[in-house]
Amino acid sequence: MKPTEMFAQVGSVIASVMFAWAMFKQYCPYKLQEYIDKYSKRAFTFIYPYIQITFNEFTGDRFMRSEAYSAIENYLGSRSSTQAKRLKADVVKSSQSIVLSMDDYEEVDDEFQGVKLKWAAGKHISKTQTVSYYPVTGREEGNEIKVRNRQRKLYTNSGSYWRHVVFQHPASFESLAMEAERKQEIMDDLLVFSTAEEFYARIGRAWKRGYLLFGPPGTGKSTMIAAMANLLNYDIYDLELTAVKDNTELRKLLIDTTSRSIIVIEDIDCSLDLTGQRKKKKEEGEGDEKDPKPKLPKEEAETKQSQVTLSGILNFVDGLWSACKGERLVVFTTNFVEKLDPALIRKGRMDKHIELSYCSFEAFQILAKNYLKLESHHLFARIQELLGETKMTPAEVAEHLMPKTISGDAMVCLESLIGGLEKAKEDAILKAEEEAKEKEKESARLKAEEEAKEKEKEKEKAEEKEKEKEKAEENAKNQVKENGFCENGNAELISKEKK
Ligand SMILES: Nc1ncnc2c1ncn2[C@@H]1O[C@H](COP(=O)(O)OP(=O)(O)OP(=O)(O)O)[C@@H](O)[C@H]1O
Ligand SMILES: [Mg+2]
Repeated sequence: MKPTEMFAQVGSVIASVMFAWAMFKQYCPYKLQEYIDKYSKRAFTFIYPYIQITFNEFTGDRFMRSEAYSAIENYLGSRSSTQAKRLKADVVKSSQSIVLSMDDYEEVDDEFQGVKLKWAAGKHISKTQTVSYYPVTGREEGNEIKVRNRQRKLYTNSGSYWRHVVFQHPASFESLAMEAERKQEIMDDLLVFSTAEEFYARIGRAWKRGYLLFGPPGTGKSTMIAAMANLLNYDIYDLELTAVKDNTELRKLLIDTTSRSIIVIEDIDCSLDLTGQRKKKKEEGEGDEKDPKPKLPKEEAETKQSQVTLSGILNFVDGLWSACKGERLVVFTTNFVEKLDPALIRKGRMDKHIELSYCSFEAFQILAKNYLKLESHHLFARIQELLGETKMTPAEVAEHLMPKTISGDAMVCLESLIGGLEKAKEDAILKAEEEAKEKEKESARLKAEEEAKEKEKEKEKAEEKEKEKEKAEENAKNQVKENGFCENGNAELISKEKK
């Protein structure tokens, strides 16, 4: 047979097989197809000596990126770069390092406890990328590499989903202006927590810890959260409660958070009227007479805002954690700790309460070192004195220490700070005087009001007395008149009888 004839025959055989297969697919009952598929795969395993496990890159109904997939990807990073011919590159950590991973359809050899294995990357028909590989290994190692290399993320909620950007805040505990002892205590607490998986498992508690950061605006609450994330290499989930529709959505969002993360609710006192909700309910029962406006029905009023309730938040802090594997920190911040419901911040929910306050001299020294590279200066003594006499937030102090000239003269900054502190001191004195005056005025006004009321009362009393007197006189007159009439009448009768 000539080669051309042979090719023609082979071609027609292939075409017939394909036609038969297409007809089979079209008309063969679905159940039968399933059986054929199943048994052909089983038959294949007799001649195919490997075990195959597939890890999908995206899992679940919400297409979250699989943690296992990224752990494997990180684990394979170094092996891929030496064995695979085609690699994918990702730039991390502010463009300082490149993470390499193998491209689709590449294979990498590996060995685990004497067992030979192959890692292969491929694309699934459903268009989701998969990594398939034989015996599993190095998950923990992969996680560790991931922690070292990975880009950390800052998540924010929009609807019931999280969106993220790369988290690159430069804050660190070293640069945080705070008393060294307190700073060390917080760092120790965080580090102990992050390595205490076994301890939490042993005592039967979910591996989580709550922090409450409170203090005036500009004292470093948000900065401290960034420093915490940088210290522990955690992601941040910045939860905007006002954008969460209800408790169900809140639950969904929290279940979607990954381990090694800090869940932050900033300004919890303003986020929702969490503190007022219990009181409000009570008032609703009693009926508010003072409010002249007609009340909206409860549901209607709540749909105007978020329906997340205090109990929803409490459940999230307590209950759901046990269902989520991995360590999590939850951090609340507030400017007004006294406004919060005690139930929200009791120990066990918020384990550690950290007050961030006005700038102390020790905190200033850290700022001076960071901003001006100054350990000491003859103006420090004056600054220390002024900081003892007046209140200024670290944010304001930092603003004075920002370079004022191109040469970055430290003296100019320190003088600016001294000027600012002196002004703050004067303002505080003036404010105190004004407040004292206002207080005096108020008490004088109250006294005058009291006196006027007293006078009014006395006047009313006097008028009442006058009225009573008049009434008594009237009564007396009437009495006299009646008596006189009778006497006259009798006299008339007597005179008639005589006649
Ligand atoms: N303790 C601090 N150490 C170093 N820098 C600080 C400190 N406090 C404030 N700053 C500086 O002031 C700026 C504002 O601070 P930050 O946003 O952390 O304050 P905050 O307490 O979160 O305020 P708010 O209550 O308004 O949210 C920061 O960018 C930082 O540069
Ligand atoms: Mg803040």
